[in-house]
Amino acid sequence: MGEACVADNWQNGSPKGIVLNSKDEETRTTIGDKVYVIGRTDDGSTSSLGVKIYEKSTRKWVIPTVLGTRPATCKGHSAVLWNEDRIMIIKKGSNPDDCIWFLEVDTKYVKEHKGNLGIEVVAWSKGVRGDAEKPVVISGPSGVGKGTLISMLMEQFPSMFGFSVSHTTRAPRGMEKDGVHYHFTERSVMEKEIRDGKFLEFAEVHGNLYGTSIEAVEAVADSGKRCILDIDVQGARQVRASSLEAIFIFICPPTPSMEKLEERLRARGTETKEQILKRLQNAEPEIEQGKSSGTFGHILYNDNLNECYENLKKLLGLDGSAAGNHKTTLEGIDLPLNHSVSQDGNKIQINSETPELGKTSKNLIVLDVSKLKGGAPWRTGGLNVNAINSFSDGLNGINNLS
Ligand SMILES: Nc1nc2c(ncn2[C@@H]2O[C@H](COP(=O)(O)OP(=O)(O)O)[C@@H](O)[C@H]2O)c(=O)[nH]1
Ligand SMILES: Nc1ncnc2c1ncn2[C@@H]1O[C@H](COP(=O)(O)OP(=O)(O)O)[C@@H](O)[C@H]1O
Repeated sequence: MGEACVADNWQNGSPKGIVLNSKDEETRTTIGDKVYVIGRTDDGSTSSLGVKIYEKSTRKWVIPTVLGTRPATCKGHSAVLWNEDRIMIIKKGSNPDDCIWFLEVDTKYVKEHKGNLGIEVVAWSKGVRGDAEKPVVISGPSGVGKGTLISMLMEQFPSMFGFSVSHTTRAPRGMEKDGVHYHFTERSVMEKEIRDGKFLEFAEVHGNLYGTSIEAVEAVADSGKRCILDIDVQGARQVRASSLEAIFIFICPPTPSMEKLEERLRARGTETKEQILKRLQNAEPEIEQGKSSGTFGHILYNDNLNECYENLKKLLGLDGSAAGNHKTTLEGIDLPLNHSVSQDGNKIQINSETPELGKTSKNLIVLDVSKLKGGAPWRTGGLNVNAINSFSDGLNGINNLS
């Protein structure tokens, strides 16, 4: 991780210094030729922070494609440039789980999307304390038992796991609900959304288009749960190549396998004969790729369902008795409503004062950003927070450290 430097105060001509804005104002952060202006959108109609870019050499404004969920507007914010590739936003008067955000402007994830789209791209990622649990990617041929295993996991640990609801152009099965099992969609609509950079990955599978939207993954992260993705091998490879750090598990049929898969698919009774045939034809190359591509860190054989489920739990560290009480380690950061921000290397200092029993309580929160992890399209974890309180009687300065 490189050195952090503070946002340029463009407005006042000061070369360095953090801009703390009052309501409706903007921060302006210069990186090379570009000035990133973050604040209310020009039309004032949206409830989220907007981004526009001023190119100094061409003297032109560019409105970038913005990936990810945007932070809601707030009573002002500070901007701190970090590692020359992202801008940390510290919001005033926000909830603990909504006060730190990162606008990625030149990270690997953003560069990938810039390459695909050929346009200016930025991406939002919410900042959290601690480490975000790694999402779990599960792949395997049709009928192998992915859906069954995922349902068992979600049933036993409802508060821990959240399912990433994919988009697909295939028709819903009898019991499937739109928005729960899949977002069932038109091909033309999904293709446009893919072009607009709304998907983390997508692939043509068994003659239909499937994909994971960034919003689907973020919805799970927002609920504080660990994300499970049921996607094919091509999709898993794309996720592996992205910045999303995940656990990749390939579920294999028992050997000899094809008969078992056919049996299971027939017994499931959700596909026509032709559809079953297509799935079985695709199964062999899929198993081959799953086992050999190096994408998957773990391979589980689903012969006996309960045994396979136990192995899956073991792999996810859920076989201990404390598993049911497991909580995600993600936490928000409780910042005072009004504060000022300064920076000392890897440490961002947030200062505030509150009157208390005739004295003034001075609060200093130190955010250590030296161990940031993850990033868009997932959370930015690894924020370390230390709070120091002191009291002043107004004459002697700080006199009581706690
Ligand atoms: N790449 C990708 N594959 C997906 C996604 N959602 C589902 N799939 C895969 O598409 C394939 C077909 O899924 P589905 O139609 O539900 O049939 P099933 O596998 O027979 O239950 C499976 O391999 C899924 O893992 C997605 O968002 N992206
Ligand atoms: N180990 C197993 N032994 C026998 N049947 C199984 C096993 N695992 C899953 N099944 C059954 O096989 C069918 C296909 O499983 P499913 O979870 O829908 O597969 P996938 O999601 O991988 O397509 C379902 O009817 C399920 O109940």
